[in-house]
Formats: sequence, C-alpha cells, structure tokens
Amino acid sequence: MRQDLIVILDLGSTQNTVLAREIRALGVYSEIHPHDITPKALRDLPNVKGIILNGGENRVVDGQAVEVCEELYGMGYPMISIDYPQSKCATQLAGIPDQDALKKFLFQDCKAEANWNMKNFIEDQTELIRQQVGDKKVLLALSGGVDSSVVAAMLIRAIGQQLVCVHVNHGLMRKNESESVVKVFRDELHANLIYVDASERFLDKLAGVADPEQKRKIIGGEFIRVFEEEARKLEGIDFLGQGTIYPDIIESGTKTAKMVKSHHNVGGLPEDLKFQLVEPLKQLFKDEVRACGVELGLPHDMVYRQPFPGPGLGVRCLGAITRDRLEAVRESDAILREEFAKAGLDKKVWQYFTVVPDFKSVGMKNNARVFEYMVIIRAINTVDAMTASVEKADWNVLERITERILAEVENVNRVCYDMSPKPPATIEFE
Ligand SMILES: Nc1ncnc2c1ncn2[C@@H]1O[C@H](COP(=O)(O)OP(=O)(O)OP(=O)(O)O)[C@@H](O)[C@H]1O
Repeated sequence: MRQDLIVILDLGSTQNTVLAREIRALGVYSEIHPHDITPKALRDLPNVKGIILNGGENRVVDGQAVEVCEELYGMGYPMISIDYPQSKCATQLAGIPDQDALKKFLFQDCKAEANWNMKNFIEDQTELIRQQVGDKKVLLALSGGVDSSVVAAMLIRAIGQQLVCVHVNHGLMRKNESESVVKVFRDELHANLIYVDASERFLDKLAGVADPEQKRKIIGGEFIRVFEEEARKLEGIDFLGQGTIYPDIIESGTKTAKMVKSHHNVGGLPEDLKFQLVEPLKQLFKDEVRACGVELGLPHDMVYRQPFPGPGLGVRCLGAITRDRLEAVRESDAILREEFAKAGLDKKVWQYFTVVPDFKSVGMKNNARVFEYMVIIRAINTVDAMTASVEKADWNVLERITERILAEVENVNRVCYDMSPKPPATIEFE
C-alpha cells in the first residue's frame, strides 16, 4: 500500500467530513469509521498511522452515550480525541484542531507521510480490488453518470475482462448519451459491455402515467427487472460493483447521524441474487471522484457532466410521457447544452436543462395557425442544491437558443425562461 492512513472514529461529531477533508488537504489519506470498529478490523486496515476519536453532539444514541472499545487504547497507535470528555487519550481537544496542531499530530506524532494523491489512491484500490475479487467476476450497472463510470474505469484497470458492465438504455437518456457509453467503454476501454436497448419497454410501461411519483417508481422498478434479467443470463458472478461515494453513506445515516435519505445505488435486487459489493469510491467526495476519473483517463465531459436525475428525461417530460414531447425535451436539451458550451456557460452554471409541459399553446408558422408545445429553459446556480438562484443568462445567448429551438425542434412554438429560485420552486419540475 502506498498511502498512510489516519482513521477518524465517529463518536457523534457532525464534523467528521470536515476533519477528513482537512487531513486530506494536508496530503494524508483519512477515512471515517464507526465508533464500534473492532480491534481486528482496525488492524486489518492498511497503513494506519494514527487515530482520532471524534466526539460531538450526536454521541448520545437512543439515550446512551457511545464509547470506543477499551482495547483500542492499548494497540499502540498515536491517538487524540476531540469533544469526547470520557476518552482515555493523553491529548484531548475541544473542537477541530487548527492546521498547526493537526500537522504536529500527523507528521510528528503519527509520522505519517504526505502521500495521498490520486495516483497512489488508484494504485492502492487496484491492489485491494484484486485481493477482494481474485479470479471471480464483477457485475456493474453502468449509467454513464460520473460515479458508475469512474467505478467502471477503476475496475477495468484492476480486473479487465472479469468486469461485466450492463448499460440500460431506458429511452430517457439525453441525446447521444448511450452512444457515448458504448464508444468510451466498449470501443476505447475495451470493456466487456452489455448494452440493452429497453426504450420501448419503458415507454410502454409509462404510457398514460402522469403522476411523478408513479413515473419514478415505474422507471426504478423496470430498471431493476431489466438488470436482473441480464444478471440471470450470466454465469459465475459473485460480486456487484457500485458507485457508492462518501456522501451516499452519510445521507443514508451513519451509526450516530440520523438517516437523511436512502441511498440510491442498485438496491432492490431479489434475495436469491446474492452478491458481495465492490465499492472502491466509497471513501471519496464528489470532487475527488472526478479527479480520480480524470487520472483514469475518462473524457472530461463524462467526468464533469452536470447532475442528471436517475429517471432521466422522464421527469422533464412533464405529466404522462409521449414520444413527441420526449423527443422535444431531448432535442432542446441538446441545443441548450451546445449553446451554453459555446458561450462558456457550461463551466459557470451549475445545472441547466429544458422541460416540456403537457399542454399546448397557439402560434403561427408559415402563415398558418398551429397548436404546439412549449420548451421551458431552467438554468440555476447552487452550492449544495438546498437552495438555488436563477442564472442571469446573457440575453443574446437566450435569443440564439430560442431561435434554434423554434427552428429545429418539432412540435414546439414557444420558449420560456424559468425565473424561479429555490425555494419555493425545486430545481427539477417533478
Ligand atoms: N441506465 C442505466 N444503466 C445502467 N445502470 C444504471 C442506469 N441508471 C442507473 N444505473 C445504476 O444505478 C446507479 C444509481 O443511479 P442514479 O441515477 O441514482 O445515479 P448516481 O448515484 O448519481 O450514479 P451515476 O453518477 O453513476 O449515475 C448508478 O450508479 C448505476 O449503477
């Protein structure tokens, strides 16, 4: 293993990730583990140089304060504690230490080396994946999104043809998205990729369904069914790769923090399909996942693409999905992205997309009355997606996009710009 490791034990701090990031910013790899880690599990972690017991306001769980196992103190690792008055550490701090104190702990007490970087991370993960998987096969659902793409690239590097990727085109992909998955992974990285065109099947199931929750359920449920069918056709698969990243774990709740939302990787597979999970990114933050993707040679567009909802364009084709409106969303979205990129806005604006509502308005084309759909453009900026402000987009750029949509997208006679911040509006419409 190339990287030294500082272990943060979560004893109810709300600052675990802040601390982990500060340690990584000093060049030392740091992982967060639950307070009840066993001495054996700790010993099994590679290159542990020191331990930080990180207490805080959530230390009392169900009326009882959580403690670390006593044995940990005798294992010989340099240890400090933060906001944990019951700790038996010689150094007990209140609040996260400043940079100088942190440096002293890392480099003098723990004698850690500043050897955390993506190259070393990838080398280490490659080794760990090979150890875990041996000569067995790993199945991975590859959406083309950042997380599953980076996992795929990592697994291809580590185990090559032992990885089987399944990409499901549910018909709700953006323009050329599935094609680019095939191009990058099958043609360039020579992955073992199964491409399933299930568009018709999804669109048939969705026909006439207007309720957003129902639409999401159908898309999610159908995805699991298609993936399961493919998994059953394959033989001798023991592992399932997942693009779990650190925020997914925090959002699903740790042993001390309450659950925010269930995390949404390929869950819901039937009980008899038993896989062990391979999750090489589960300790990374999103920006680190991107850096890892770049280091692995994935195209910039794939690694830096904007967030895209799991149910795809389905939730931007409002109400009951029809093929003509879906096409209008796809084409207008492609024009918007192209023009934003030309104007350099792709690097500035956090998220931008188009939606097509399920009603028509009157217009004139070629001297005749038409009754057609409208395209709504949404472009927002946000730091944490909890609140969002509207991009004050350049008028000329908006005019150009409008002209192109009206000229190039069928069944559309009107373009609107959504001026609503979040709250009260959400980022997506459904
Ligand atoms: N069309 C698809 N084909 C194959 N796998 C998919 C598809 N859509 C989703 N998945 C799988 O489900 C996981 C969760 O999908 P979701 O859309 O919620 O994205 P995510 O967590 O942002 O991850 P990603 O960045 O990989 O898309 C993906 O990581 C991928 O493994």
